[in-house]
Amino acid sequence: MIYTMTLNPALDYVMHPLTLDMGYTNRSSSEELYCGGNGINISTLLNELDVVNVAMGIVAGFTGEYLINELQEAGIASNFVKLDRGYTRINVKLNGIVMTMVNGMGPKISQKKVDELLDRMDVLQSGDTLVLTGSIPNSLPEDMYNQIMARLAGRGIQFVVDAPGQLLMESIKAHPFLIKPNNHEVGRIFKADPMPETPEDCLPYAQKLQEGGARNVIVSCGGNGSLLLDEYGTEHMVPTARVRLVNATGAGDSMVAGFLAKVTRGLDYENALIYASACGTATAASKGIAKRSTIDRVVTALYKKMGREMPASIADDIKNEKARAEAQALAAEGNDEEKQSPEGA
Ligand SMILES: O=P(O)(O)OC[C@@]1(O)O[C@H](CO)[C@@H](O)[C@@H]1O
Repeated sequence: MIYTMTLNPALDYVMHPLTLDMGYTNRSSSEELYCGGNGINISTLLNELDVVNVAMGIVAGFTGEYLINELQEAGIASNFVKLDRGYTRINVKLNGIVMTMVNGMGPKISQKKVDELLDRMDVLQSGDTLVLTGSIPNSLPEDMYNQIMARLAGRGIQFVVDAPGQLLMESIKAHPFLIKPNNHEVGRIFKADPMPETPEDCLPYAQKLQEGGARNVIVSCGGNGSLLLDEYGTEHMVPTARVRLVNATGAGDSMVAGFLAKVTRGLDYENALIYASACGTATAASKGIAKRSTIDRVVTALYKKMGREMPASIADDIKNEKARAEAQALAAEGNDEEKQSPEGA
Protein backbone atom coordinates (compact mmCIF):
# COMPACT_ATOMS: atom_id res chain seq x y z
CA MET A 1 0.00 0.00 0.00
CA ILE A 2 1.18 3.53 -0.76
CA TYR A 3 0.65 6.17 1.94
CA THR A 4 1.17 9.87 1.25
CA MET A 5 1.95 12.30 4.06
CA THR A 6 1.00 15.96 3.72
CA LEU A 7 1.91 17.86 6.89
CA ASN A 8 0.88 21.20 5.39
CA PRO A 9 -1.99 20.57 2.95
CA ALA A 10 -3.72 23.42 1.18
CA LEU A 11 -6.62 24.48 -0.92
CA ASP A 12 -5.09 25.82 -4.11
CA TYR A 13 -6.99 28.90 -5.27
CA VAL A 14 -5.93 29.34 -8.89
CA MET A 15 -6.72 32.76 -10.33
CA HIS A 16 -6.22 33.85 -13.92
CA PRO A 17 -5.43 37.57 -13.87
CA LEU A 18 -5.08 39.24 -17.27
CA THR A 19 -2.55 41.69 -15.85
CA LEU A 20 -0.78 41.89 -12.51
CA ASP A 21 0.09 45.35 -11.21
CA MET A 22 1.56 45.43 -7.70
CA GLY A 23 -0.15 48.04 -5.52
CA TYR A 24 -3.40 48.03 -7.57
CA THR A 25 -6.61 46.01 -7.57
CA ASN A 26 -6.20 43.28 -10.15
CA ARG A 27 -9.14 41.32 -11.56
CA SER A 28 -9.11 37.62 -12.33
CA SER A 29 -10.78 36.42 -15.52
CA SER A 30 -11.66 33.08 -13.93
CA GLU A 31 -10.72 31.05 -10.88
CA GLU A 32 -10.72 27.46 -9.63
CA LEU A 33 -10.31 25.74 -6.27
CA TYR A 34 -8.40 22.46 -5.90
CA CYS A 35 -7.34 20.27 -3.01
CA GLY A 36 -3.58 20.62 -2.84
CA GLY A 37 -0.39 20.05 -0.99
CA ASN A 38 2.11 17.72 -2.62
CA GLY A 39 1.03 14.47 -0.96
CA ILE A 40 -2.62 15.11 -1.74
CA ASN A 41 -1.75 15.76 -5.38
CA ILE A 42 0.16 12.47 -5.47
CA SER A 43 -2.79 10.62 -3.91
CA THR A 44 -5.13 12.23 -6.46
CA LEU A 45 -3.06 11.10 -9.43
CA LEU A 46 -2.49 7.60 -7.99
CA ASN A 47 -6.25 7.32 -7.59
CA GLU A 48 -6.71 8.39 -11.20
CA LEU A 49 -4.39 5.51 -12.15
CA ASP A 50 -6.44 3.10 -10.00
CA VAL A 51 -3.62 2.71 -7.46
CA VAL A 52 -5.20 2.31 -4.04
CA ASN A 53 -3.53 4.62 -1.52
CA VAL A 54 -4.13 6.44 1.74
CA ALA A 55 -3.63 10.21 2.18
CA MET A 56 -2.35 11.10 5.66
CA GLY A 57 -1.49 14.39 7.29
CA ILE A 58 -2.83 17.19 9.45
CA VAL A 59 -5.84 19.41 8.71
CA ALA A 60 -7.69 22.17 10.52
CA GLY A 61 -10.84 24.27 10.34
CA PHE A 62 -13.41 24.62 7.58
CA THR A 63 -10.82 24.37 4.83
CA GLY A 64 -9.59 21.09 6.30
CA GLU A 65 -13.16 19.75 6.45
CA TYR A 66 -13.67 20.71 2.81
CA LEU A 67 -10.48 18.93 1.85
CA ILE A 68 -11.41 15.69 3.60
CA ASN A 69 -14.91 15.73 2.05
CA GLU A 70 -13.48 16.27 -1.42
CA LEU A 71 -11.02 13.37 -0.99
CA GLN A 72 -13.86 11.17 0.20
CA GLU A 73 -15.98 12.11 -2.80
CA ALA A 74 -13.08 11.28 -5.10
CA GLY A 75 -12.83 7.86 -3.45
CA ILE A 76 -9.42 8.50 -1.84
CA ALA A 77 -8.97 6.93 1.59
CA SER A 78 -7.65 9.41 4.14
CA ASN A 79 -6.35 9.41 7.69
CA PHE A 80 -5.84 13.00 8.90
CA VAL A 81 -5.22 14.33 12.38
CA LYS A 82 -7.57 17.29 13.00
CA LEU A 83 -6.35 20.34 14.88
CA ASP A 84 -8.69 22.08 17.32
CA ARG A 85 -7.68 25.56 16.13
CA GLY A 86 -6.67 27.38 12.98
CA TYR A 87 -7.38 26.32 9.43
CA THR A 88 -5.69 24.50 6.59
CA ARG A 89 -4.02 27.15 4.43
CA ILE A 90 -5.29 28.52 1.13
CA ASN A 91 -2.45 28.89 -1.39
CA VAL A 92 -2.99 31.50 -4.06
CA LYS A 93 -1.70 30.72 -7.54
CA LEU A 94 -1.77 33.67 -9.91
CA ASN A 95 -1.71 32.08 -13.32
CA GLY A 96 -0.93 35.00 -15.62
CA ILE A 97 1.73 35.30 -18.27
CA VAL A 98 4.04 33.68 -15.74
CA MET A 99 2.85 31.77 -12.70
CA THR A 100 3.19 33.59 -9.36
CA MET A 101 2.41 31.67 -6.18
CA VAL A 102 1.79 32.82 -2.64
CA ASN A 103 1.74 29.84 -0.28
CA GLY A 104 0.43 30.15 3.26
CA MET A 105 2.44 29.28 6.37
CA GLY A 106 -0.04 26.75 7.73
CA PRO A 107 -1.57 26.32 11.19
CA LYS A 108 0.27 25.93 14.49
CA ILE A 109 0.64 22.28 15.44
CA SER A 110 1.09 21.14 19.05
CA GLN A 111 3.36 18.26 20.14
CA LYS A 112 0.23 16.36 21.21
CA LYS A 113 -1.05 16.38 17.62
CA VAL A 114 2.37 15.37 16.27
CA ASP A 115 2.36 12.41 18.66
CA GLU A 116 -1.15 11.51 17.49
CA LEU A 117 0.07 11.53 13.89
CA LEU A 118 3.09 9.38 14.73
CA ASP A 119 0.84 6.88 16.52
CA ARG A 120 -1.43 6.67 13.47
CA MET A 121 1.58 5.80 11.34
CA ASP A 122 1.92 2.50 13.14
CA VAL A 123 -0.62 1.09 10.64
CA LEU A 124 2.18 0.96 8.05
CA GLN A 125 3.58 -2.51 7.43
CA SER A 126 6.49 -4.16 5.68
CA GLY A 127 6.26 -3.62 1.91
CA ASP A 128 4.38 -0.33 2.24
CA THR A 129 5.64 2.90 0.69
CA LEU A 130 5.46 6.21 2.54
CA VAL A 131 5.71 9.43 0.51
CA LEU A 132 6.88 12.41 2.58
CA THR A 133 6.44 15.54 0.61
CA GLY A 134 5.95 19.29 0.76
CA SER A 135 6.87 21.99 3.22
CA ILE A 136 6.50 21.64 6.95
CA PRO A 137 4.53 24.20 9.00
CA ASN A 138 6.80 26.52 11.00
CA SER A 139 5.69 25.04 14.28
CA LEU A 140 7.19 21.63 13.41
CA PRO A 141 10.92 20.83 13.64
CA GLU A 142 13.04 20.92 10.47
CA ASP A 143 13.89 17.25 10.92
CA MET A 144 10.25 16.15 11.08
CA TYR A 145 10.59 13.81 8.11
CA ASN A 146 13.64 12.21 9.71
CA GLN A 147 11.72 11.74 12.95
CA ILE A 148 8.99 9.92 11.01
CA MET A 149 11.50 7.76 9.12
CA ALA A 150 13.38 6.99 12.34
CA ARG A 151 10.17 5.86 14.02
CA LEU A 152 9.36 3.53 11.13
CA ALA A 153 12.95 2.35 10.54
CA GLY A 154 13.59 -1.39 10.35
CA ARG A 155 10.00 -2.24 9.46
CA GLY A 156 10.61 -2.83 5.74
CA ILE A 157 8.89 0.40 4.68
CA GLN A 158 10.27 2.28 1.70
CA PHE A 159 10.41 6.06 1.81
CA VAL A 160 9.98 8.63 -0.93
CA VAL A 161 10.91 12.23 -0.18
CA ASP A 162 10.15 15.33 -2.24
CA ALA A 163 10.96 18.31 -0.08
CA PRO A 164 12.75 21.63 -0.37
CA GLY A 165 16.40 22.41 0.53
CA GLN A 166 17.62 21.44 3.96
CA LEU A 167 14.65 19.16 4.56
CA LEU A 168 15.69 17.07 1.56
CA MET A 169 19.37 17.04 2.54
CA GLU A 170 18.51 15.85 6.05
CA SER A 171 16.19 13.17 4.72
CA ILE A 172 18.69 11.48 2.39
CA LYS A 173 20.64 10.27 5.42
CA ALA A 174 17.76 7.80 5.95
CA HIS A 175 18.43 6.25 2.49
CA PRO A 176 15.04 6.93 0.89
CA PHE A 177 14.05 4.76 -2.06
CA LEU A 178 13.39 7.86 -4.16
CA ILE A 179 13.84 11.63 -4.05
CA LYS A 180 12.63 14.04 -6.73
CA PRO A 181 13.91 17.59 -6.60
CA ASN A 182 13.64 19.82 -9.69
CA ASN A 183 16.64 21.43 -11.40
CA HIS A 184 16.19 24.76 -9.58
CA GLU A 185 16.02 23.08 -6.17
CA VAL A 186 19.16 21.08 -6.95
CA GLY A 187 20.91 24.26 -8.13
CA ARG A 188 19.99 26.09 -4.94
CA ILE A 189 21.06 23.21 -2.67
CA PHE A 190 24.53 23.09 -4.26
CA LYS A 191 24.75 26.85 -4.93
CA ALA A 192 25.31 26.04 -8.59
CA ASP A 193 26.41 28.81 -10.91
CA PRO A 194 25.14 28.73 -13.59
CA MET A 195 21.85 27.08 -12.65
CA PRO A 196 21.57 23.53 -14.05
CA GLU A 197 18.88 23.54 -16.74
CA THR A 198 19.09 20.17 -18.49
CA PRO A 199 19.17 16.54 -17.32
CA GLU A 200 22.86 16.45 -18.35
CA ASP A 201 23.60 19.55 -16.21
CA CYS A 202 21.89 17.89 -13.23
CA LEU A 203 23.79 14.59 -13.36
CA PRO A 204 26.72 15.60 -11.11
CA TYR A 205 24.30 16.93 -8.50
CA ALA A 206 22.19 13.76 -8.67
CA GLN A 207 25.40 11.81 -8.05
CA LYS A 208 26.11 13.92 -4.95
CA LEU A 209 22.58 13.28 -3.67
CA GLN A 210 23.08 9.57 -4.21
CA GLU A 211 26.44 9.68 -2.42
CA GLY A 212 24.57 11.38 0.44
CA GLY A 213 22.28 8.36 0.77
CA ALA A 214 19.35 8.55 -1.70
CA ARG A 215 18.84 5.32 -3.66
CA ASN A 216 17.07 6.63 -6.77
CA VAL A 217 17.25 10.30 -7.73
CA ILE A 218 14.88 11.87 -10.26
CA VAL A 219 15.56 15.50 -11.22
CA SER A 220 12.82 17.14 -13.26
CA CYS A 221 13.93 19.96 -15.56
CA GLY A 222 10.60 21.43 -16.73
CA GLY A 223 10.41 21.54 -20.53
CA ASN A 224 13.99 20.24 -20.81
CA GLY A 225 13.06 16.74 -19.67
CA SER A 226 14.10 14.71 -16.67
CA LEU A 227 16.89 12.57 -15.29
CA LEU A 228 16.84 9.41 -13.21
CA LEU A 229 20.05 8.21 -11.62
CA ASP A 230 18.97 4.79 -10.46
CA GLU A 231 20.21 2.76 -7.53
CA TYR A 232 22.44 0.68 -9.82
CA GLY A 233 24.24 3.83 -11.01
CA THR A 234 22.56 3.83 -14.43
CA GLU A 235 21.50 7.23 -15.74
CA HIS A 236 18.25 7.61 -17.71
CA MET A 237 17.31 10.83 -19.51
CA VAL A 238 13.89 11.47 -20.97
CA PRO A 239 12.60 14.46 -22.97
CA THR A 240 9.27 16.15 -22.36
CA ALA A 241 6.24 15.86 -24.64
CA ARG A 242 5.44 19.34 -25.95
CA VAL A 243 2.06 20.64 -24.78
CA ARG A 244 0.48 24.01 -24.18
CA LEU A 245 1.09 24.88 -20.51
CA VAL A 246 -2.15 25.38 -18.57
CA ASN A 247 -1.08 25.13 -14.94
CA ALA A 248 2.24 23.80 -13.64
CA THR A 249 0.98 23.30 -10.07
CA GLY A 250 1.27 19.63 -9.15
CA ALA A 251 3.30 18.64 -12.23
CA GLY A 252 6.25 17.45 -10.11
CA ASP A 253 3.89 15.56 -7.77
CA SER A 254 2.33 13.87 -10.78
CA MET A 255 5.77 12.65 -11.84
CA VAL A 256 6.32 11.04 -8.44
CA ALA A 257 2.87 9.43 -8.60
CA GLY A 258 3.40 8.14 -12.15
CA PHE A 259 6.79 6.67 -11.28
CA LEU A 260 5.51 4.94 -8.14
CA ALA A 261 2.39 3.66 -9.89
CA LYS A 262 4.57 1.86 -12.41
CA VAL A 263 7.53 0.63 -10.32
CA THR A 264 5.21 -0.79 -7.66
CA ARG A 265 3.61 -2.79 -10.49
CA GLY A 266 6.98 -4.11 -11.62
CA LEU A 267 7.82 -1.84 -14.59
CA ASP A 268 11.54 -1.19 -15.20
CA TYR A 269 13.01 2.16 -14.12
CA GLU A 270 13.55 3.60 -17.63
CA ASN A 271 9.95 3.08 -18.72
CA ALA A 272 8.65 4.18 -15.33
CA LEU A 273 10.56 7.46 -15.84
CA ILE A 274 8.97 7.93 -19.28
CA TYR A 275 5.55 7.31 -17.76
CA ALA A 276 6.35 9.68 -14.87
CA SER A 277 7.41 12.39 -17.30
CA ALA A 278 4.15 11.97 -19.21
CA CYS A 279 2.12 12.27 -16.00
CA GLY A 280 3.92 15.52 -15.09
CA THR A 281 3.37 16.95 -18.56
CA ALA A 282 -0.28 15.85 -18.55
CA THR A 283 -0.88 17.80 -15.33
CA ALA A 284 0.95 20.85 -16.72
CA ALA A 285 -1.47 20.69 -19.67
CA SER A 286 -4.55 20.36 -17.41
CA LYS A 287 -6.61 22.38 -15.01
CA GLY A 288 -5.78 20.66 -11.72
CA ILE A 289 -4.22 17.20 -11.54
CA ALA A 290 -4.37 15.36 -14.88
CA LYS A 291 -7.18 13.03 -15.74
CA ARG A 292 -6.55 9.58 -17.11
CA SER A 293 -7.53 10.49 -20.69
CA THR A 294 -4.89 13.26 -20.83
CA ILE A 295 -2.22 10.99 -19.35
CA ASP A 296 -3.04 8.34 -21.97
CA ARG A 297 -2.69 10.91 -24.74
CA VAL A 298 0.58 12.36 -23.47
CA VAL A 299 2.22 9.02 -22.75
CA THR A 300 1.42 7.87 -26.29
CA ALA A 301 2.79 11.13 -27.72
CA LEU A 302 5.99 10.83 -25.68
CA TYR A 303 6.73 7.27 -26.80
CA LYS A 304 6.12 8.39 -30.39
CA LYS A 305 8.42 11.39 -29.97
CA MET A 306 11.15 9.16 -28.54
CA GLY A 307 10.63 6.57 -31.28
CA ARG A 308 10.35 3.94 -28.58
CA GLU A 309 8.19 0.88 -28.37
CA MET A 310 5.64 1.16 -25.62
CA PRO A 311 5.78 -1.73 -23.09
CA ALA A 312 2.75 -3.99 -23.31
CA SER A 313 1.81 -3.26 -19.70
CA ILE A 314 1.37 0.45 -20.56
CA ALA A 315 -0.18 -0.12 -23.99
CA ASP A 316 -2.73 -2.53 -22.54
CA ASP A 317 -3.66 0.14 -20.04
CA ILE A 318 -4.41 2.87 -22.62
CA LYS A 319 -8.14 2.76 -22.40
CA ASN A 320 -9.47 3.15 -25.95
CA GLU A 321 -8.90 3.88 -29.63
CA LYS A 322 -10.09 7.49 -29.21
CA ALA A 323 -7.20 8.15 -26.82
CA ARG A 324 -4.76 6.82 -29.42
CA ALA A 325 -6.17 9.14 -32.10
CA GLU A 326 -6.03 12.09 -29.71
CA ALA A 327 -2.43 11.23 -28.86
CA GLN A 328 -1.53 11.66 -32.52
CA ALA A 329 -3.24 15.06 -32.58
CA LEU A 330 -1.36 16.10 -29.45
CA ALA A 331 1.96 15.04 -30.93
CA ALA A 332 1.17 17.26 -33.95
CA GLU A 333 0.93 20.23 -31.56
CA GLY A 334 4.61 19.71 -30.86
CA ASN A 335 5.50 22.85 -32.82
CA ASP A 336 3.58 25.09 -30.44
CA GLU A 337 5.73 27.38 -28.33
CA GLU A 338 5.70 26.28 -24.71
CA LYS A 339 4.99 28.85 -21.98
CA GLN A 340 7.65 28.71 -19.26
CA SER A 341 6.82 28.14 -15.61
CA PRO A 342 8.97 29.93 -12.98
CA GLU A 343 10.10 26.62 -11.42
CA GLY A 344 10.84 23.37 -13.23
CA ALA A 345 8.00 20.83 -12.97
O1 LIG B 1 4.24 25.25 0.39
P1 LIG B 1 4.68 23.90 -0.10
O2 LIG B 1 4.23 22.79 0.81
O3 LIG B 1 6.13 23.84 -0.41
O4 LIG B 1 3.98 23.65 -1.51
C1 LIG B 1 2.59 23.55 -1.57
C2 LIG B 1 2.12 23.57 -3.00
O5 LIG B 1 2.53 24.74 -3.70
O6 LIG B 1 2.68 22.47 -3.68
C3 LIG B 1 1.70 21.82 -4.44
C4 LIG B 1 2.21 21.60 -5.83
O7 LIG B 1 3.33 20.78 -5.80
C5 LIG B 1 0.46 22.68 -4.40
O8 LIG B 1 -0.70 21.89 -4.45
C6 LIG B 1 0.61 23.41 -3.10
O9 LIG B 1 -0.08 24.62 -3.04
